[in-house]
Amino acid sequence: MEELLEGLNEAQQQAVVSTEGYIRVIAGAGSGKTRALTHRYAFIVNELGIDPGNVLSVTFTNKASHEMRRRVKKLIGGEQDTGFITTYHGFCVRVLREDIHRLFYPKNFIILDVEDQKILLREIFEDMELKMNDKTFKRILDKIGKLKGNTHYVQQMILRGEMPIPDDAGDLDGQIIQRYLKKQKRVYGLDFDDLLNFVFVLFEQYKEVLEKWQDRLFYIQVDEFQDSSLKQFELVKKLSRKHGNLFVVGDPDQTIYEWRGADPKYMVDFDQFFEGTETIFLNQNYRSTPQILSLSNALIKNNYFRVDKDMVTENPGGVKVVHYHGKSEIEEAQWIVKRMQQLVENGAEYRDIAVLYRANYLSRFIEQELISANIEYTIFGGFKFFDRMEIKDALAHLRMIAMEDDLSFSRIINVPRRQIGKKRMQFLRKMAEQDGLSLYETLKKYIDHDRLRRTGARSFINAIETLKEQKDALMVSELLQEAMQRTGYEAYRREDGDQERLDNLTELLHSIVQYEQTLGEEMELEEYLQMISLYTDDDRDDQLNAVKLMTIHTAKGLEYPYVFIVGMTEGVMPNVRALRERKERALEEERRLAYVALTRAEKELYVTESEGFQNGGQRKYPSRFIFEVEEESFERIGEIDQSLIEEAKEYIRASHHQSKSLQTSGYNIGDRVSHPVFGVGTIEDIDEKKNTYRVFFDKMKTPRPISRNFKKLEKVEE
Ligand SMILES: Nc1ncnc2c1ncn2[C@@H]1O[C@H](COP(=O)(O)OP(=O)(O)OP(=O)(O)O)[C@@H](O)[C@H]1O
Repeated sequence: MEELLEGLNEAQQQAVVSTEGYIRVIAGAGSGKTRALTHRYAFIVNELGIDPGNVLSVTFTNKASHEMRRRVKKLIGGEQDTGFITTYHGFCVRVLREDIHRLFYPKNFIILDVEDQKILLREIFEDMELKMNDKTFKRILDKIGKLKGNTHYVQQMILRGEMPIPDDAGDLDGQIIQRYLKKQKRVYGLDFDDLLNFVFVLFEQYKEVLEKWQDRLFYIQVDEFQDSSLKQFELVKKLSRKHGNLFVVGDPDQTIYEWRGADPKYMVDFDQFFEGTETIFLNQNYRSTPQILSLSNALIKNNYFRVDKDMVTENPGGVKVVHYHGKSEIEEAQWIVKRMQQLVENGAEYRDIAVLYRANYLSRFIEQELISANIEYTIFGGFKFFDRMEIKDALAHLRMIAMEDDLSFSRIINVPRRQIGKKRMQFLRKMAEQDGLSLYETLKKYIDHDRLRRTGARSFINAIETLKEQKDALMVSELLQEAMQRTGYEAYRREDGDQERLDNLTELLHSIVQYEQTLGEEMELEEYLQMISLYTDDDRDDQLNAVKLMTIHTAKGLEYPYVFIVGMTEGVMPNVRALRERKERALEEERRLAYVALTRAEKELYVTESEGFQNGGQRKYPSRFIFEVEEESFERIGEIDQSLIEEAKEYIRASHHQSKSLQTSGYNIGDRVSHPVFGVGTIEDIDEKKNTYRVFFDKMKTPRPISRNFKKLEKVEE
């Protein structure tokens, strides 16, 4: 017990021992919430004697859950199953694995990522003989995303047997979408939206399944709760209903996913959802110097929609935060790299330095300078390890062994070459459709057919069949090695001679071994595959002594001794497109994003920008966020003309007026509103382009578009 409370302040200790009831921890940046959460988890297991299988701990990313598992293991010992330290999606996979058969899906359903979705779409476009391009794909995927905003469509997918396409599928897009769902069903594939939706449907239709999980999960804790969406909130609300132990931690000032459906209101109004909520504040910052912290506090104070909470720190004083202004982008990059070299000369390591930016493209000018200075760097998040060709190939082999699904089959059947090109694939697809079999089954059935006899099909089948027999006896990591050898994939990659691809394969193997070790229980192949499909981030260890480059979104939750926030230009940050689309709300979210960036720094913080022109030809000005804090908070480096400052301020004032005059009421879909003439109704949709709400008024037959600027539309609380 002592051990668990050691090194924690009073408020953290209170959080650790508060295990019963509904508890909300509002924790500022760098206040040690991860530490508190980890210790609380260990407290429940070690001091209350609760099995980890009865504790759900939800994190925002896979990376975070990995890290938490690692830390928890240190406190509770290595042998315990920590599979319930996971993301929302990871949890849904666990639920579905147990009971998805009730919805006529097999337990080894596959998880589709964006690339898989595109493959399915491409096939549909080919079948329908339609022209395809990235734009149409994106449009359709967006529409599919919208359709999956609620769970209605699930009913159609879970009918027993093949999914029927209704006659009134609608316009062309509608037909494509129906075919898409059908194909999805055929491969038993679920995308990220489906995971949550299927769980909801399962819980609704089978109360005993919901009850089972409610029974099982005595304690639920959620990290980064400020970025939970309505569905995610509903999920933990449902799950915690029986035992009533829900513990959430978050910082409303760090909500940066509103554009994707996150809503800080579940955090802010938590006490209204759950009577008797206890609130704990963590406001001591352990991360940053007083200079960094007071600048961050000063910036976020400009937000209107927030609960005021100043962070304090007892850390010793450091140096002032630097604002660097360059005459050009090149100058900006050169100055940054030079400063990095100075830091290193004075004892810092390159791995202690991070460069943060608002958008991916901004890494380029820094990269160029780092390359010419011969400084090693890595890009976090931007480049996705699990999206690389060889990694996808390798995983497709495993998926093939476990599920024999068509997607994996198509991916690897001809890699290495087995003389099964387009024509033979078409033949296989046709026969598969006709016989109602999977592609692999079809291949086996027609292996002696003239068209397949002289191909490498037989050796492929032999390899897969042997691997299937070995599946249960081998660990996943061993099975992967076997698969790479038996199918000839590894030899093929060796011949290809691309060392980086080989290194990546080794790295994959390494990550599986690690996964096997941290999970602490035997892992089934199917389970591994489902978990790994959820990985969208580069999740590898940080062993290189390299500077780290990443977007601010990726930097969430991380900390570095020296931080450079680059490209702090008006229009980039705040982002002009976001402002155009979502006005004042977006401005506040952009400011929170800046706040997240500033609060990543421990010792020294640099905010940089430069003159020149933006893509659209617009002149570059320093970001308004730089002017929003007191002049004395910064040490200014680089000459900046007074006239440029005046011009910038004028520009910001003008755009501010514009956004103010367009300021909208900011209601959300699902809100109930009242109108002086039409009465009360529900907002069904928002048309960003036309700047209108589509409101379905209770007493009318069809919805009405109402301007978002219409002042007399008022929200009603029911
Ligand atoms: N009681 C404590 N005493 C000393 N150091 C602490 C204490 N609690 C946390 N820390 C340290 O403070 C830093 C910030 O902690 P942590 O990463 O848990 O913060 P956080 O609240 O999750 O931050 P953010 O929301 O900004 O990502 C870490 O380096 C952590 O080790």
